[in-house]
Amino acid sequence: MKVPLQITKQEILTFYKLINPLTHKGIQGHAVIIGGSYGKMGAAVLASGACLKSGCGLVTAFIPKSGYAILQISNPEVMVLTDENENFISGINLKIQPQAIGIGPGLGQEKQTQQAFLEFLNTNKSPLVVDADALNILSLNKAWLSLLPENTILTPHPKELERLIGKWGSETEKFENTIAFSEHYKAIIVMKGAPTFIINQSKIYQNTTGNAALATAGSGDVLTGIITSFLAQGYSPDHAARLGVFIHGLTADIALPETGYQSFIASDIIKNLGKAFLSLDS
Ligand SMILES: NC(=O)C1=CN([C@@H]2O[C@H](COP(=O)(O)OP(=O)(O)OC[C@H]3O[C@@H](n4cnc5c(N)ncnc54)[C@H](OP(=O)(O)O)[C@@H]3O)[C@@H](O)[C@H]2O)[C@@H](O)CC1
Ligand SMILES: Nc1ncnc2c1ncn2[C@@H]1O[C@H](COP(=O)(O)OP(=O)(O)O)[C@@H](O)[C@H]1O
Ligand SMILES: [Mg+2]
Repeated sequence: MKVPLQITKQEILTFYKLINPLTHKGIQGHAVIIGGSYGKMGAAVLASGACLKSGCGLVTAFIPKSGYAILQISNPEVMVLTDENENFISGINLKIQPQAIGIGPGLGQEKQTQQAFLEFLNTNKSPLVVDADALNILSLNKAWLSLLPENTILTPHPKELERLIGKWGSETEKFENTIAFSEHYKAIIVMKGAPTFIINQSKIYQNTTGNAALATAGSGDVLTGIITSFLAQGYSPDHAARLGVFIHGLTADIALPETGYQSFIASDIIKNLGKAFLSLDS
């Protein structure tokens, strides 16, 4: 197996863009987060909040109706569109074509949600990040994988990866099978773990930031928001994935002396995004 390229600060700085003083929210990118279901609206709150705090200009959350007040109160800066259904997504009608879409956090796997996801895949034209239950729905309907646009970013944790590509007998086999999957679907796979690797066909990257504080509910939902934000800001999918995992892990490294491992929660990633960006600017 090829030696992975280490994702370091030095490497990130070769493509990280400083914000133009003359920018405005209309050119900083509009991202949409599609997710949430009854009892898991928090995933959409976390992903959409992280998305906005990673620099894009506008964020819209598309969620089931019962999440409306939750989202508007939790993240007043995030605009909201709601599904007709109260408790889960049953039909995705965005009426806008954003620069990037992140789908999956808290989505659930209801039959109607699966059908809605299929219709979305048949009509979507925006660059895509697919996570969590959207990955699980693809694992249940593997023929739909061919509907993913080229360079879609998938962000599975190990169990989600196993559901997608099947069981592996060794780490080497896991990488070989993920590389084959990436090449077949021309998809970028963020293999979340300790550490996280990114497979972009023949290219393999290894993240150098993050720690066990990230082993907490919602930290992957936050990563989806971060990567979707960078896509919406015009980073290539390869750069958006690399910058996303780097910044995501960096927040945990920055927060650790304050929070320790146990009391770090996914919201702390969002709280420390500012310090993470500033550490790149210095
Ligand atoms: N606040 C909210 O709204 C939240 C909403 N959330 C939403 O919930 C939905 C389900 O997502 P999920 O990841 O929680 O469940 P699932 O896909 O079943 O995987 C978990 C199972 O996989 C296994 N496993 C093995 N290794 C693993 C590893 N390294 N990292 C992780 N798992 C590993 C292990 O099972 P075991 O190996 O023990 O059988 C483990 O029990 C999804 O839409 C998500 O967005 C959550 O984000 C939480 C906060
Ligand atoms: N021990 C660890 N060290 C470093 N990063 C970790 C560790 N455990 C989990 N993570 C990171 O935390 C995130 C967990 O994602 P995920 O399981 O999807 O969380 P959730 O679905 O609850 O939001 C991933 O980015 C993963 O790389
Ligand atoms: Mg997850």
